[in-house]
Amino acid sequence: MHFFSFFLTGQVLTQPIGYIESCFTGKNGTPRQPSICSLSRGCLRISKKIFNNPEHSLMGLQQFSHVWILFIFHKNGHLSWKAKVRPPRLNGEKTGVFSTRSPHRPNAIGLTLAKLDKVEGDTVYLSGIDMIQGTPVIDIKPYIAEYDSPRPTDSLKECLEGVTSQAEGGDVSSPVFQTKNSEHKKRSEQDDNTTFLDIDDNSVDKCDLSCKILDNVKVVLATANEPSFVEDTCSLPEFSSKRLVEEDIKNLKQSQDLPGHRNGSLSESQDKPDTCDSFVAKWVTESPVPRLTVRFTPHSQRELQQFKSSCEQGEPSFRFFQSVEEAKYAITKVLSADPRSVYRRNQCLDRLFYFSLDTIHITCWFGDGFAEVLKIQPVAEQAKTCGRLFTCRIAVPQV
Ligand SMILES: C[S@@+](CC[C@H](N)C(=O)[O-])C[C@H]1O[C@@H](n2cnc3c(N)ncnc32)[C@H](O)[C@@H]1O
Repeated sequence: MHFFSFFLTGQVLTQPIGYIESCFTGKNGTPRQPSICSLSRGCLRISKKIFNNPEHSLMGLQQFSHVWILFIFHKNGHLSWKAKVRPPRLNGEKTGVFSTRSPHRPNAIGLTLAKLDKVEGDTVYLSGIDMIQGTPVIDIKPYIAEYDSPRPTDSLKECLEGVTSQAEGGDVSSPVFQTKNSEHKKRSEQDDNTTFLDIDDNSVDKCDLSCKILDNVKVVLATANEPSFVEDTCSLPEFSSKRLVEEDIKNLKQSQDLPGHRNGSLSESQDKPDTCDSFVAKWVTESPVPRLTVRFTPHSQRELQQFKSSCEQGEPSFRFFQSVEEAKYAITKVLSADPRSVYRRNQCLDRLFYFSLDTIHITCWFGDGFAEVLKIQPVAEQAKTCGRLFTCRIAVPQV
């Protein structure tokens, strides 16, 4: 077995497991999050430097629909970061770097949730990516909703009260338990044999309790089922475990500022609710940056029609898109999210904007509330006609 990551004088050394082949050749025009364009495709071949048989490492992965990709923002140029950044969605306003997905961070690590289209041998095929060509990937993990998304449940207080009531031989048919039971069944797709202990274990899990509380709750659960077991194993003999839970509930009642979750968004000044649903900052869901209308000039439409999904008699062809319609959809999605930097948005209003997508080079401009595609060229052709500097920046995809 190889160990590529290890601690050495406080440093973690990592080795990419592979490099992304992406439909985005450069940062310009690459979506800021994978959700912007579901058709943005790429693939990742696991390196033979990591595993002698890279395909073995992908065994079982196709059983998952989505994967987390951890990668390095290798094109950030220089290692510099600031405590506060200006995310494009905040249109120039500052916020703490750790409250954003900025690529400029102390450790240039990106995290993308991509759709896993297929696994073939040593290669994973992805869609909905926001990584550029050649991005070094340091890990892949399956997306598991049960682990990776907060569970909408009752408040922490209710969970703990429910547990206490159960430990006291309380009413199993109480609304709190019924909700948890049905939620539990829905999530784990278990049958009607769900046991009393199962229900409570799940409710504890849902509430994301601290270790201390969790341990105490488990002890109470065990008390309800197997008193002698608790006597033997409880590591806190000086406390009654039930009393600990009661104290936790009392503390919770006193504390009104528990971090909780709620579906929706939250502004800085809003109080945080004590439920377990998720919430996000308001600037994410209600960004001051409007979505743009996207249009194509008749000329650019005709140019796009020249592309074919496969090489036919020297026609320009796509590498990742499967049709002109897909390409048009992706261009529209990228532009409607306004890919310009805040500086360009405010200072360079009437300037041309260029980006590459798959094998297409796109020239467009932005007006008040819209983006218009002016020209569509094959990347290779465009690179030929442009200056040397630009040619160097473009990695011509292998068709
Ligand atoms: C805002 S970041 C978000 C990335 C990831 N989803 C995350 O949350 O960590 C996405 C942007 O990073 C930039 N980017 C993508 N791959 C990069 C790379 N390899 N090096 C530097 N910047 C990159 C692109 O400009 C893209 O729009």
